[in-house]
Amino acid sequence: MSALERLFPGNLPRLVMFDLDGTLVDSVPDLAAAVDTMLAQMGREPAGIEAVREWIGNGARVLVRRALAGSFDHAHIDEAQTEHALELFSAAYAAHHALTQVYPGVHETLKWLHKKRVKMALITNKPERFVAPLLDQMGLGRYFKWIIGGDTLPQQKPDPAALLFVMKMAKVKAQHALFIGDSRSDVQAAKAAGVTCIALSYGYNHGRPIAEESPALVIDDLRALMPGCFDPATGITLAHGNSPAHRDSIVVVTRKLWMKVIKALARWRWRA
Ligand SMILES: O=C(O)COP(=O)(O)O
Ligand SMILES: [Mg+2]
Repeated sequence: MSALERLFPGNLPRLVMFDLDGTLVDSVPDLAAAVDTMLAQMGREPAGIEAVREWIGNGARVLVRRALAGSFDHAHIDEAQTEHALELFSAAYAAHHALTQVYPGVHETLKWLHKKRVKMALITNKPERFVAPLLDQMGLGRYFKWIIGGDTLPQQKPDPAALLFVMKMAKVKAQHALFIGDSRSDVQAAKAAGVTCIALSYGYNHGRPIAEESPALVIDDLRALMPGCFDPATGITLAHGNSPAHRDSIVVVTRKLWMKVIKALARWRWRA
């Protein structure tokens, strides 16, 4: 059984909407580098990767404000300083995407969903201009028909506006849609849109376990979406390729049969 078979018995969802940072890509090294460049240019001490990991999730402006505050709470940071810092951060981040990596299993799962003709969208709080170049660099761009950045609409997650907008464009009702993310903004946006939410355990939820937000399911690997890769009894994701269902899948059995036929033919030709 897969996570999808458990949550959508009998039918795959028609639309899957994905978060980006902490869900599809581990972008914290590049975001932290850009934050530290910005802080250095302002004559400040670096924040470091662990602090930045906890501050990601509410878009670049809030990340910059948290970095200026040196804490999660940024209420006292003024607007003029934010604007200046945001410009420095954006220039540094635009120049640096070299450390970002796609999480294991993402390529194969998106490819599988694409083959199954499931519509896919990307909804991130990252500013829009960074999103398409990053997706292309990671080889993920071709999968998403709709891409919504943190500044594409007036609202960003946890507001459900982007999810409702994409569902309308895709002509898919909430009960046939799924949102997959890593942080409380994702789970809250999905709940407000009436959409089932699966959360990844490895992302950035401000240092808290994402299970606290009660998504429909928490998985450790995106491959849990594919058949034979998820054990509903234990909630454990089985490594793709090692699961019994995968070993005995029709594709594997057919391939083994063909290999036998080819070998038999080769032996027969050699004897003749
Ligand atoms: O830019 C951020 O703060 C997080 O982006 P995300 O919505 O893709 O996780
Ligand atoms: Mg995220």
